[in-house]
Amino acid sequence: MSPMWRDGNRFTLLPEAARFLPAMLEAIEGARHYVLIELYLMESGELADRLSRVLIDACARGVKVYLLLDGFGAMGLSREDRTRLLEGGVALRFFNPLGLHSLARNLSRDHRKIVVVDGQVAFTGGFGAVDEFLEAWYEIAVRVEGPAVTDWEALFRRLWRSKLTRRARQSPNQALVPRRAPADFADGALGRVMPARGYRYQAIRHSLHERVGSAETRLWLCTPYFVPTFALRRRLARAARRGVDVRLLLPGQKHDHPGVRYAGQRFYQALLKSGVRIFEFNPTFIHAKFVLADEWVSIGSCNFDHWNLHYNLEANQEIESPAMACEVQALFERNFAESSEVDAARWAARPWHQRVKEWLYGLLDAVVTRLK
Ligand SMILES: O=P(O)(O)OC[C@H](O)CO
Repeated sequence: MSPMWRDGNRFTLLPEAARFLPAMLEAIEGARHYVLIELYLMESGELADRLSRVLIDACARGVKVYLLLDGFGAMGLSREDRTRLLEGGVALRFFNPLGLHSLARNLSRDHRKIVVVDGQVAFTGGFGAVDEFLEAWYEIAVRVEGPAVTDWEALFRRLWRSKLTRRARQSPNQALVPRRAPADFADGALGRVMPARGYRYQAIRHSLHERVGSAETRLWLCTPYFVPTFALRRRLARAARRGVDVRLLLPGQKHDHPGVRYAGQRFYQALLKSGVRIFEFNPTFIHAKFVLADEWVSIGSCNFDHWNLHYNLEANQEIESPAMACEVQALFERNFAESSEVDAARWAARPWHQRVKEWLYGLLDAVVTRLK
């Protein structure tokens, strides 16, 4: 399937767990036919427990539930929790469990975040079923209704049947039920589901590059792991130099992998010099991944870093809609207001120990991105 724009969709921006978790859980509670869930992270804890409960309840109502987890990202899901899901009737598969394969094969992860209910509604964003998403991390999601749901469902169904996924022992019947057609809204918006599969298929990266290259007024990008490729850095700098308002919303001190932050900070000086504005988010670790280019929005799993673009399965929801662009603009503005803007002159005078960390983690990043 090549990504295509579909009209007639309704999109609802769901910033923060307090909005997207109830929306997702309620959608599952209202399921009548089937639920498809694909996640990178699922670890035993309160959130996994809440999710498991609604999935098992759905099975008890006769709803078919299919849960596809990444074989690495779900390593923290205990044997008891897996058994509970299986005994509750959930069909469970794992993508590419770690094994005696090549390093590249083990590094290839399913990083997508997809929830589909009855073919009518889908959710995507940067979420997972780990307790950090309850409060500690700032995250967003988008609810999708309309024809774009078909494409989210197609992504799930293809991977469910792929040889790279392995069924959990004692998993119940895994045959997927027939899909149901989504509604089409006369007043709906344009949306395109944009997938990526490692270095072999980089549609998300090409789409972003195109937008950065053609942006006329603004290009605002939020990512938790800012380790951009040379091509993206060059495009961001060129956009800023031609007068586009280019801003990056990145994590501040609160980070789950501070080394990744240092690796990305080695690019700050050149970007600031080109006129790119950089904001570091203060309240919590910002784990969300979303972009606004003029009136184009992209929300999903992709961090736009070397690693994601090189190894992972990713998927983003792209939206062309003035109304959604306004909402995302307001969201960015709220977050900029809670961030510290990096000052170019002060950054240029940063202490030597900061530079050493940037150099060291930069070196590590360079080595890791060359692994094949
Ligand atoms: O890979 P992400 O962006 O879903 O984030 C997960 C974190 O890396 C876990 O540490």
